Amino acid sequence: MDGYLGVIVIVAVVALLAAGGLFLLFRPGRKAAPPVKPPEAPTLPEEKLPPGVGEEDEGATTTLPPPVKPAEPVVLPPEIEKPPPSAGRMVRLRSRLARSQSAFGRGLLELLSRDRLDDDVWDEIEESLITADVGVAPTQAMVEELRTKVKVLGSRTPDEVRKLLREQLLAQVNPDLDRTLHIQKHGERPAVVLVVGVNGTGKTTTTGKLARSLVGDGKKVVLGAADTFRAAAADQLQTWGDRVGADVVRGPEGGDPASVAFDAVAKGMSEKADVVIVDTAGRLHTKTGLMDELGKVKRVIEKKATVDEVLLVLDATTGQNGMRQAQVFAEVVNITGIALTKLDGTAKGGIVISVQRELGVPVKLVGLGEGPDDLAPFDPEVFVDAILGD
Ligand SMILES: Nc1nc2c(ncn2[C@@H]2O[C@H](COP(=O)(O)OP(=O)(O)OP(=O)(O)O)[C@@H](O)[C@H]2O)c(=O)[nH]1
Repeated sequence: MDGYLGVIVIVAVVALLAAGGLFLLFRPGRKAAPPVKPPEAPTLPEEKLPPGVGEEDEGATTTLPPPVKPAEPVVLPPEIEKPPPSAGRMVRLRSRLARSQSAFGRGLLELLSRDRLDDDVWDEIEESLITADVGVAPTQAMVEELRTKVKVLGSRTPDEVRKLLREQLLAQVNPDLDRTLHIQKHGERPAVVLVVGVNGTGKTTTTGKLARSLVGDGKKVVLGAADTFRAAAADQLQTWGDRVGADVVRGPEGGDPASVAFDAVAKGMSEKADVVIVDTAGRLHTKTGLMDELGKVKRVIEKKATVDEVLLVLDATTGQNGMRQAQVFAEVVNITGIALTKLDGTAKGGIVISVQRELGVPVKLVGLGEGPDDLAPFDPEVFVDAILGD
């Protein structure tokens, strides 16, 4: 009996303990088990810092390295170029002329070398000269002279024909014309060159090239961007000026060209420049408009200086159209010289002869390419020899 009682007591004790355990386990408000602690990151061996950095001395604050300032971009002044002098440029550029003009010369030499020069051949010679833009009157004069000389010669060697043609072409180009640019200073006062012509003829480019060539000849140049109708023209001129260290005076877009011209001359005087070159706007809107504009520019310059050279820029590739434009300018302003551009891009080199004859003004400069130094003082003999392709 006692054995049974003992078993009953043990079972009762076990049941009580189990009930207590269950209560403890499920009692209300029991907190969830704490999250599992992530494993600690492995510690790296301590980095050795330079002395003084990161050390915490008593009473001292942490010294951080000064922030590194990004380096300022270095703006170098534009490099000033040293252009070559203008002398001998036409000889250097002769191959360009020969390339564009020699077909015309070769054609003439071939025709004049024929055994029999009948009327048909003379007509062909005449046509060839007209096609090269020599102009009607100079063509007739040349053909007449050639006919007489050929008759005197009788049979002709190739050298004789060449000599004959050279003489005739040279006579028409007229080597005796004074082609010097009027760019001499007047005491302290700079010379003033006014550049006129229709936009698109290469006027601004020619102004820039001329400035370059004068700098190459040792002159101090100031440029006036009086073509205020075309903002790009002033920018273009600025670039030309910057390259050779010539000051460029410009005004607001659409501003008064005469005022820019005046300021340019004033700058030229204060800077003791040798030459001031003023690029004008050549809007052929109406003849009176053009006359007013260029007349005012000239008058205003003359309050301070004299206009020594008025250069008309003419595009050789525009033929008779270009000639008509030239005539309008000649009626409006007293042109003293012609800058004939793009002569490398046309076989119509005869325009040298016709434009001089029509306007009574010498070709002083020729453009023979797009490069910055492709503007040359005009040399009649080099020109004729390039045509004849010697
Ligand atoms: N092949 C050749 N190109 C030339 C010559 N002169 C100027 N040019 C080029 O002709 C292009 C057109 O020039 P234009 O349209 O007349 O421009 P621009 O020189 O600003 O003239 P404007 O309009 O009068 O200010 C440019 O790329 C020039 O470099 C030249 O003698 N030969």
